Amino acid sequence: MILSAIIIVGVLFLVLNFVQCLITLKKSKLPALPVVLPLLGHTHYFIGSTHVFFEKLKDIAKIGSSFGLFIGPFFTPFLYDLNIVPHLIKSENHIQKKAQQYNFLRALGKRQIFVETGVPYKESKRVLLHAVSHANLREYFTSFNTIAQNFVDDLRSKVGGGEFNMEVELYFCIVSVLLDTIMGLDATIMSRDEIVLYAKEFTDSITHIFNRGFRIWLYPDFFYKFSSLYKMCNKSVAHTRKITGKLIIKRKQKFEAFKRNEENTTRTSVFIDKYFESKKDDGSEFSVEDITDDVLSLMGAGFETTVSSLGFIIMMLAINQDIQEKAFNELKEKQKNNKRYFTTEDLNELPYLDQVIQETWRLYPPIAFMGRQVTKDIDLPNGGHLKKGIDIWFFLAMLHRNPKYYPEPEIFNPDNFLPERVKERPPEVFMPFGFGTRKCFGNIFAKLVIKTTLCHLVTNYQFHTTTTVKDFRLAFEFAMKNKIGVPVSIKPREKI
Ligand code: HEM
Repeated sequence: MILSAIIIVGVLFLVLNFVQCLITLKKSKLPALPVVLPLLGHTHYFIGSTHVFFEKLKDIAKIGSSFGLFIGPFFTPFLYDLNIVPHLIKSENHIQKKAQQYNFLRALGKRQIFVETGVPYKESKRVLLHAVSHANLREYFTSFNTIAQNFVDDLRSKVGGGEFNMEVELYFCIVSVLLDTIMGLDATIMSRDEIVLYAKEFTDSITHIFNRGFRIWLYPDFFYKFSSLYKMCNKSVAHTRKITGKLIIKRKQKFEAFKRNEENTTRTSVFIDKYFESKKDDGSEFSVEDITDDVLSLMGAGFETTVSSLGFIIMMLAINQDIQEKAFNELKEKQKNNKRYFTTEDLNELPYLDQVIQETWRLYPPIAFMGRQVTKDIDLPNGGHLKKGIDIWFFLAMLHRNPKYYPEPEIFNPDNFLPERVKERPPEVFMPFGFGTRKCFGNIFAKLVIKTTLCHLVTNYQFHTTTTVKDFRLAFEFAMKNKIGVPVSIKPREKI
């Protein structure tokens, strides 16, 4: 009797939910794929890897306008056309909250900048904006240059050895830059092997968190806590937090000794010093736990995105030898190919390299989708209506392929970023760092790290690959990935 009642209530719930979703879809006036299953939605279309998911979404997007999908029972518009996106960006205050899947990032720690709103967000943002302000960015250049130079030296062992996957070296380079600039990497705490392990545990944590997003049945915390994914994720996060906490305590001791003039240091400042100098809104100090949360948010936001960018840029240079030569010649002409230290002024004189970076972000935006929650009903220019409570996803990879503004959208062409071409376009067709108040605030920092690293790599080596763009296996994970890695061979450049 009780069982029958539970089954009847369950079925009724499913039917109601299904009908409600269909009504929401109809009201949005967005096209949707056929065959929506109760509870499963369109999930059956995407069975397979993250590569399959990305390719299928790109295929669906060929219909040329934004569309709706059911992720499980949740109606979710994917938006990428200029009839709708600029309108939503203007209504930004109705979509300030992040999509529900972002909450899974809280597995890294309670306070996650990416997801947070209200006081904790404002406190962290205030400190971090100071850390990445123009005045402070110069302080990190020694780190960018030293680590990139070490990277170049380490690569010498690969010369003449044929093609290898450069992804591993890129991970090591970028985790070192981030650990050093964010926390003042302390060689007495971390050896090279420990840095590699830290990077691995951290990326494992992110992968586990991301994988939860693909398992709709693990969305409720109750079920998730019984899963093996939860256990694996906790293990990786615990390791990462332990090392992060140790580095923070060590840096704090150094910072205090420095303030008391007990320690001489040539190192002016790192990101987390700003936490030691600041107070929270209630006047209390930031605890090691608070700072650990923020450091992991920054690592989450900055690590894979920067590795992804550099990986795709190197592949683009290796595939397009003429473009690589042009970038090299620009460095040579400006007499910068025998340098071991690049300054902000040097970087400003390399417009072609900038174009190469931007064109790579156009085709391979490290964040291919951005999710928001609708917090107030929105009327759309197509006469449709988005209901409060649903999640929407901006499909950046498709916004960047608008054929009206990029006549050959799939072709890598840095001339798309000549200043006169950029002026002709609406800003929404290129926004690798997002938009509005929740735009990436590590963007200038990221550009400088990437550009400095490239200057060192391009002046020292010529990159080759036997791979073509057709071999790429793009996957939507936390950051855009190429499942084939970064298969290149390198040849040293002669210095003039
Ligand atoms: C090429 C590298 C990077 C790209 C393409 C990138 C892109 C983005 C995008 C698209 C967002 C918005 C995501 C969303 O709202 O859904 C974002 C947010 C953010 N990024 Fe980046 N990012 C990069 C590197 C970095 C770095 C190096 C840092 C810091 C060291 C950083 C810190 C952040 C933070 C804290 C947020 C959250 C901002 C907020 O919600 O208010 N990012 N990033």
